[in-house]
Amino acid sequence: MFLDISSPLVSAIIAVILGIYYWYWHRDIPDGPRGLPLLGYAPFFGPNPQHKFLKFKEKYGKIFSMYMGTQLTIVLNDYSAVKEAFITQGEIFSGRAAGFVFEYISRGKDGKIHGFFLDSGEKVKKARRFILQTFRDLGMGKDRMQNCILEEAETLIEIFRANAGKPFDPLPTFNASVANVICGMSWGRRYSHDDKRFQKVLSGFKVIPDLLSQASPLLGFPFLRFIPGTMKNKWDTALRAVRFNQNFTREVVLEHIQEKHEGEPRDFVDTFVNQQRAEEAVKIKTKEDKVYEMEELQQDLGTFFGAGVETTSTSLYWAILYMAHFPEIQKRVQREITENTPAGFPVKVEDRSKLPYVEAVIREIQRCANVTPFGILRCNLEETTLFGYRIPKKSTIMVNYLALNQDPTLWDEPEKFKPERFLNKEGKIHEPPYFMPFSVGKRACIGESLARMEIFLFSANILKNFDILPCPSSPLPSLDEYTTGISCRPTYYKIQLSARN
Ligand code: HEM
Repeated sequence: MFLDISSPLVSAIIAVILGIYYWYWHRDIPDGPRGLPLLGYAPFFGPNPQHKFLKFKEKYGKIFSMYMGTQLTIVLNDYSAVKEAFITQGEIFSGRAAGFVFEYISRGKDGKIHGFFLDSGEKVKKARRFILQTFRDLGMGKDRMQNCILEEAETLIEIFRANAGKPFDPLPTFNASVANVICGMSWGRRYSHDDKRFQKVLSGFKVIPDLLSQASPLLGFPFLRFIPGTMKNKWDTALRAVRFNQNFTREVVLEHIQEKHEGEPRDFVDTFVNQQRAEEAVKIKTKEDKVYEMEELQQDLGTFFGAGVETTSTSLYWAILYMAHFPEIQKRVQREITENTPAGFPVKVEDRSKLPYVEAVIREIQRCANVTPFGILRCNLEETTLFGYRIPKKSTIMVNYLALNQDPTLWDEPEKFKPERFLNKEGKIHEPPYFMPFSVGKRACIGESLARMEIFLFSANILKNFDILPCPSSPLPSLDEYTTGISCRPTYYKIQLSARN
């Protein structure tokens, strides 16, 4: 006998069962804005959802829930919430919410997901230990990495000098310089900014971030990539760029390995290959624990590019815009550099302790620009509670960093640009724990030291050599104008550079 679902009684029973299931699934989870069935709240995000989320703090408190498509998402909307989740319950919240796009581009030719980025547990711990140790050995904060960045800074300054006195957009130069630092660290090579293949790799960074945006409709609705229109065009273009960049990395890594370098590792690939050989020699690989495989290396290098280029070059792009907007602060930065570093030589890492104001200005730019507005999505590996609310296993976890960076209970006049807030009474750098542009906990940014070093060396050397002026023919965009993708990027602008003696 079949149930007749058109009968009112059967429909009512189904509705009650679904209702009970819905209630049971949602019991005790944080409250939040209602969205649409299947679409969730995503259609209401608007262009800069971080502001909307910040307003929700008044209504829902330090955490709220919403659906992005059909995925339950918990938004941490306050410092204490991030601290509780990422530090106190660090292990539980150490998963990565993969999302359709990241998963798609992380699949190798064998159809499996590779690299540590989307994984969790022992494999991630092992990979992160190896990467952090290798970065340290390669000289994060020491000579080798510094030389690589300073070589790049020299090229950047030549390009800036050639463009002095005319309208100039520094973003393409930042992208090339920052990408070159990652190439140098990864396989020991830098490229001319005009190199055709390198240019093509960089052009990918114009289209890929859009696709990876935490607010991309593709996260909830992967089928949109098949429907002719804007989304399909964006998807096709970005995917072509991803594949080109993956092939480029594959080729250069293979070339590098074929050199069969013996002795001290020169870069990340050398260290990785040595480790791979060592593990093969003692046969300690297990099926679940494959960290030192070629597919893993490819994917990890792709992650360094994906996570390290857009973020760092956007931070530099903001830095120049802030300096053009605040000429008095720019002058004070230049005065500090001139008085404390030898004329005719580049600013170096060793000068950092003599340049606290420069360091404070960089931090204030990071706070105000809020470059990674939602970090990178995480998930909780098991069910848990946060402030008495139930957080079901594998909920997507998003941080609204605007809520930390603009919290008036943490910062005095948070809406103002005041670099001194990062200096203590003795004039030394003071960084409060709620300032976390690189996030915190078990999945915090792995490239933090490298990024800090790059931002310091590039911006201090630019300001040592140039005055940054608004461009008479093209007005500066306001600091409140930006687009939110995976990062917050200012509206494109041009400045005018004037060489200093
Ligand atoms: C100003 C520049 C940068 C900013 C603001 C930034 C910020 C972040 C943030 C917020 C996260 C998410 C962490 C979390 O889930 O809690 C992250 C992750 C990550 N970042 Fe950065 N980052 C920067 C530069 C770099 C650079 C230069 C690299 C180069 C290696 C890098 C590599 C990574 C990687 C690999 C991850 C993922 C770590 C994991 O999944 O365990 N980042 N970054």
